[in-house]
Amino acid sequence: MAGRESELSGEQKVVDALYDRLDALRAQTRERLRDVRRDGPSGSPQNRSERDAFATLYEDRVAQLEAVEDRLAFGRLDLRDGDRRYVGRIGLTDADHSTMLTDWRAPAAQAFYRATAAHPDGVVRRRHLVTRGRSVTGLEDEVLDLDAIGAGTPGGADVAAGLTGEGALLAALAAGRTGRMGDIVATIQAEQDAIIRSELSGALVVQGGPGTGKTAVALHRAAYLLYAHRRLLERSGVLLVGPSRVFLRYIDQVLPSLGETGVVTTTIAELYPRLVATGAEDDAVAELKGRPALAGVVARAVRQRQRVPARPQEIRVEGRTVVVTPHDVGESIARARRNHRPHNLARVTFVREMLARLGDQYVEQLGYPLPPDERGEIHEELRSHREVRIALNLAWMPTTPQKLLEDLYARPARLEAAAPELTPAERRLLAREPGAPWTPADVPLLDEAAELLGEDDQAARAQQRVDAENRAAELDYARRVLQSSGNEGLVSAELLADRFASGGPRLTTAERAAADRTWTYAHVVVDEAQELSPMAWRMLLRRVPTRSMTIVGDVAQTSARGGARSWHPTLDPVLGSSWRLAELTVNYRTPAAVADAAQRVARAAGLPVSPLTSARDVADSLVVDRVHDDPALVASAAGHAAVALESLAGGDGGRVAVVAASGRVRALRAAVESTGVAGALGAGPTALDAPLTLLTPRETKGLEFDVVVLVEPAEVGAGSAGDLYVAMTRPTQQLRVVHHAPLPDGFEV
Ligand SMILES: Nc1ncnc2c1ncn2[C@@H]1O[C@H](COP(=O)(O)OP(=O)(O)OP(=O)(O)O)[C@@H](O)[C@H]1O
Repeated sequence: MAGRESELSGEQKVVDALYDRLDALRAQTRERLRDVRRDGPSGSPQNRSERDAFATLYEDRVAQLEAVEDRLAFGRLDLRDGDRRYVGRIGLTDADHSTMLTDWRAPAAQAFYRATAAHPDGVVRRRHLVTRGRSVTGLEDEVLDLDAIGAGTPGGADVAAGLTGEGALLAALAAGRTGRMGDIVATIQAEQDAIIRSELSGALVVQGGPGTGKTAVALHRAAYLLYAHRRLLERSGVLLVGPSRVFLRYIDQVLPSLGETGVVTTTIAELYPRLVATGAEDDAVAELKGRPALAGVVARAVRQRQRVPARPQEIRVEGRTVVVTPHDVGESIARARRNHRPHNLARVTFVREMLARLGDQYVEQLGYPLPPDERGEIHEELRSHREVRIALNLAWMPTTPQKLLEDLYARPARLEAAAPELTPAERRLLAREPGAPWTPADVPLLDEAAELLGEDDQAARAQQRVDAENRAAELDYARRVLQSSGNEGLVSAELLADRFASGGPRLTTAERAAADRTWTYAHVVVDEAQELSPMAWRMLLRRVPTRSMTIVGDVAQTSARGGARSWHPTLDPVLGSSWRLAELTVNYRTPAAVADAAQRVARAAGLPVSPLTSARDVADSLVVDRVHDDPALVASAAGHAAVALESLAGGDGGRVAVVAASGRVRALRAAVESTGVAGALGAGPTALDAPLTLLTPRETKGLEFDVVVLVEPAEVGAGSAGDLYVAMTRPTQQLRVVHHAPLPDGFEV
């Protein structure tokens, strides 16, 4: 024991020194920030933008240093060569530039996650530091090389089979949930680490059963990639796509706790800038809109806005007659199409061509040759002539994505012409009044249309040319500023140049990216990727031409009718053979008894269930309560929620979810509100902050709770077997099942 005490106090000294250094850096950065701000808004514009850039730089650094307070250091590696290396949230060096703490993402920290007794990688001992606040409260050692360390070394312990830092891991898994996901940086397991550090290029697909850490791994990978490839990723940014706003809020603390704040997070429904897709529709309609054939339908709808008239049209212009002929229109359309530009932009070519032809007719009637510089005036005359304008518009109608889609849904004849491959019944499914709210499944179709229609980007392109010329000068200047101010390494010259360049309120890369439909990201992370329709994949891939992606999901948990049941048929058409698969197999969330029951039910329903081994079991984790009739279900579920809340309140708190098919939610809410736990019930986007939440199975996707009360599983499973699998695998401590109908096949052994 004395040995352990002295080990603890030795580690406390190290940790104290690390926090002292952190405090000193914070004070230093704040002071620099104060100095910059004190200078006030004077000086030349150049000086001002330089000062703003440094202010932002210091603000970001202060925020990063604040974010790493909790568990600043969590590991130690004792190396064969006698070196000792501390691993933590960020890298720290002392005043002499010697390393005090190694960033968990640095190559020097990799052994902390990967070394095993079979492959010690130069490590003789791995130590997990357990801290509370700034105090070291425990140590856990794994001796990887007994020969090197010598028998009888204090603190020596067995290497846990398979799991790294088992004590620290199990403590993390058993902790009460807060409604927000935490980082796993202290206990990343070897199979997860291999995925986190996998190379940047290409698409990496991570398939794994529920609770295998896919979301955690995807977020840590984003942080790792930003660290390892900062120059490349910082400028174009990283996009993270999740299934819902509630989910994005659930995970939104993980990246900041890893020192990263610049990732753009969104859902497919929000990926089209300035459009809010809040409409709801049947699964069947959403599935239809997600089919790959819809790309062809949109393309045809666009082409049908380019129309050759059936008859010639005579138009009187300034006492002369010009004729808009089918032949001229046909040739002008063909010519405009040849330059392969989007519809609204190619229209410029079409109009120019038609004006030239109509101009020729006009000049011929003059009876004398016209000097070339006067031709322009005639073209202008024709262009501004009302009837000519109408005729040209009818032949090549400029339009917006919204208008195109609205017309397609509202006009059966248009839809039939554009979508002959759909059956009349399918086309009827798409019918909708103009002005109806957009739905999430409309978003990829609008994006498809925007791509084919294009915006009038002449002004934007002129601006781009000017920007490109200024850019080289700015970069050069930023490099020199960084060198002379000793800030090299804190920020890239590219980023600083961006900040110098942007006048007015500064937009971050994330903000600029989120506002621009044509923005392309350096890396895209997709969570719950099994839900994406083929059309959603097309939209997403437009955002990442390099195909550098992390795609995580579980094809057994698919809810969407048009979602993936297997990765090959989903990804091969959009990614070809350029993707690689990694699998996660250990379930860190759900107690073994619950996970086993969920897997049996999923298999009985024919779902493509991945192999899953549970990291732990919990006593009494599965409670089944059969009620005597259907109306008793809601009252009983409310009672179970109350019991669960009470038992969690006796411990270190936690979260309870009541999960039921959507038809029961209203009655359940009333039942809960009539009990003593009504005050615990949350609602809306911040529902997870409250101790108790009421959700449909689909809404629980990606989330987790200490206790889940599941109402009538057979009913949930009849809606979607994937939804039932999701709902059953949400609890970290206990699943309470309340049912009247027979339990689904496979539930009982
Ligand atoms: N190495 C780890 N150390 C500590 N906790 C972990 C580890 N890996 C995963 N977890 C925890 O396990 C739980 C499940 O992780 P996560 O939500 O990432 O799984 P998932 O595979 O995305 O699940 P699902 O597919 O069911 O949504 C989380 O609480 C996560 O923090």
